[in-house]
Amino acid sequence: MTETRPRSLLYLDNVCVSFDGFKALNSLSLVIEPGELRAIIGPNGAGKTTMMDIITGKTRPDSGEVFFEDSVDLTKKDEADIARLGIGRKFQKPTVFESHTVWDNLELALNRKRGVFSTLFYTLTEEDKARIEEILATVRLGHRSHELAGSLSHGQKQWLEIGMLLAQEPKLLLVDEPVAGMTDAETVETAILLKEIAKTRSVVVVEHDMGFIRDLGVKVTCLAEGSVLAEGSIDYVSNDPKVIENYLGR
Ligand SMILES: Nc1ncnc2c1ncn2[C@@H]1O[C@H](COP(=O)(O)OP(=O)(O)OP(=O)(O)O)[C@@H](O)[C@H]1O
Repeated sequence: MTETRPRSLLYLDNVCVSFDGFKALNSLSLVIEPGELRAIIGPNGAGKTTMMDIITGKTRPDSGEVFFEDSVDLTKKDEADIARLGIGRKFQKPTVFESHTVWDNLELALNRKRGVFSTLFYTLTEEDKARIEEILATVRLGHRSHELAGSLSHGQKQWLEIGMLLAQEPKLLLVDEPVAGMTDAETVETAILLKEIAKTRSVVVVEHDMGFIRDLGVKVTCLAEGSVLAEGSIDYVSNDPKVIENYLGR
């Protein structure tokens, strides 16, 4: 660790990635504090997904630093290592096991931590059951726990998948466009839910829905052309002429 690097959960400095000469990330720098909930906005092609891919080890940067918990160099780890370190990622489309119950989806996710062999012979402890109940309450699915995941609404499937990630106890949760396709009520509830989750871990959420971003009430980073255009409160960022020109005014 260098003397100059601040204490952080996630630290990106001067990250560059090019695809066939096109700079998807262009000197991107970003710091996420332990326990922080951060919203990321920006136009299509700004580099938001590529940033998530760099953090999770799916894409390697051409240059720049990516550190987790100050000292772990994520550019030297593969995707499985990074997941084990405690970085969970929720993709835009929900991927729950539709023909299993909500409870079983969470049980499978809890067991995934234990590996295949122990999963085969594992029976849930009282502690595991309490953890599943706790997650069910967090993701607003306590009343649906014995129903098939396939019978849930789109929004509830998104919540279930967030619950499945929580079962793995991530220190950092990356969430890509969670409210796309949700009803207005589900969108409002998702902001509350993510704020609750961020009490016990850091969350980075990418979204285009500005009403939802406003509801979150947290620090916002606007990306454009692969780097940070503006960062601060939603009022600060949404009044920035560069953000209006590149994103909000489009
Ligand atoms: N594997 C790849 N090969 C070639 N180009 C890529 C690849 N991945 C991303 N890009 C390009 O890099 C740029 C940044 O894409 P990225 O998906 O990170 O943007 P984004 O901010 O997530 O956009 P959106 O809001 O549309 O999801 C885009 O122009 C995209 O076409």
